Amino acid sequence: MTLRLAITAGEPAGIGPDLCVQLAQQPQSAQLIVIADPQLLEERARQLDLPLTIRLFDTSVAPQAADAGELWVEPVYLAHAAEAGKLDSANSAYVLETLRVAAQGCLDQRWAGIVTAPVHKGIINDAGVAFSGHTEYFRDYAGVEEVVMMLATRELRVALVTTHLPLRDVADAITPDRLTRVTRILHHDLQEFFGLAQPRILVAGLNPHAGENGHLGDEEIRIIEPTLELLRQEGMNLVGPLPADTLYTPKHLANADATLAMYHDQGLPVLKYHGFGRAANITLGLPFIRTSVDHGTALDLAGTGKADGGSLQTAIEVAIDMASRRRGQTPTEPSPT
Ligand SMILES: NC(=O)c1ccc[n+]([C@@H]2O[C@H](COP(=O)([O-])OP(=O)(O)OC[C@H]3O[C@@H](n4cnc5c(N)ncnc54)[C@H](O)[C@@H]3O)[C@@H](O)[C@H]2O)c1
Ligand SMILES: N[C@H](C(=O)O)[C@H](O)COP(=O)(O)O
Repeated sequence: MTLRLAITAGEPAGIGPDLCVQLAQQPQSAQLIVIADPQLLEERARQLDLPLTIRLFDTSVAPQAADAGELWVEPVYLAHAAEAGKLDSANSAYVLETLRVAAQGCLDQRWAGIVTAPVHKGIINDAGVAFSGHTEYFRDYAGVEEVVMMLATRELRVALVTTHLPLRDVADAITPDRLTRVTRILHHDLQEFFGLAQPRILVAGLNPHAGENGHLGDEEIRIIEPTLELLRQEGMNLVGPLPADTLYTPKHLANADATLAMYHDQGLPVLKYHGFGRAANITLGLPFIRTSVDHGTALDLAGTGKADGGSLQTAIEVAIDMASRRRGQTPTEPSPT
């Protein structure tokens, strides 16, 4: 049966709507339902000079992929007409509503997963809503205690112990409890969704040179090493804590299935240097499948036709693979991640 996935179009002034219109230009193997304002998509298509026919989503019709030039749309309406490149906090409620509709549709089993185009965290906060990212939003909406952000290409997987928080707060957030929860989710989901029976995970230290035997910070000795030791007793194959600067070298990565970085900018610059534009962002630990692009709203490119849709396509392929595995099918093509 054709798989059904929701795609949220993200910040209306950003490149999300452009990427959805570009996506519609090729036939897709799944039924992709874009959650967005149909008029926004039509206007962006005109701006990009691309053909677009909107088909309103109807749950009573069996899942069917759209033809080239068509998009299935579940409408959510903007407060103000959006202008490419110009943020408007009046539209933040619209952006959040697209995420809510997507998440609720998963919980109601209207679709098998969500793929998100980028939102602008700053403008949502400017509208008076505390919002640190999709990852935390979906965690809270689903009512789970912990989720894990993992960005991945075909060659490299980078998961994070902490996500969107100020650097000043990172060390305090690295606790035995959090590290335990995150590592268990990572280990479990690598098995469930990526076909890795015994994943080998490289774990970074927090401090330079993994703390230099306690002379450059003691989180490795007090927290990371003892927690990893307990998790190894559960049967996990964990290596580390390793100095983060040399963890991402071919020698260490050669036999690794994933890496676990302590914080956002310890792991993600490596991943984005290696594979920006062909990586997916995957939220592990949710009761539903959620993948995303590896980039932001790129306001400078919205409406220009210069946005690269490679990451959105990767995120869709990864969601399809994950959904296939959940249905008990092995993907026919090797997963990009
Ligand atoms: N998945 C998400 O929702 C997500 C991911 C990352 C950043 N963001 C948000 O996006 C906003 C802007 O963030 P930023 O400026 O740090 O990063 P950005 O990814 O929007 O832009 C960084 C650079 O990459 C370029 N770029 C980004 N996507 C591109 C694409 N598809 N094709 C070609 N070039 C592309 C941009 O033009 C810019 O030069 C922030 O609010 C940030 O929080 C959202
Ligand atoms: N940390 C992500 C990145 O750098 O690509 C990005 O901010 C998106 O995060 P969410 O999926 O939580 O919005």
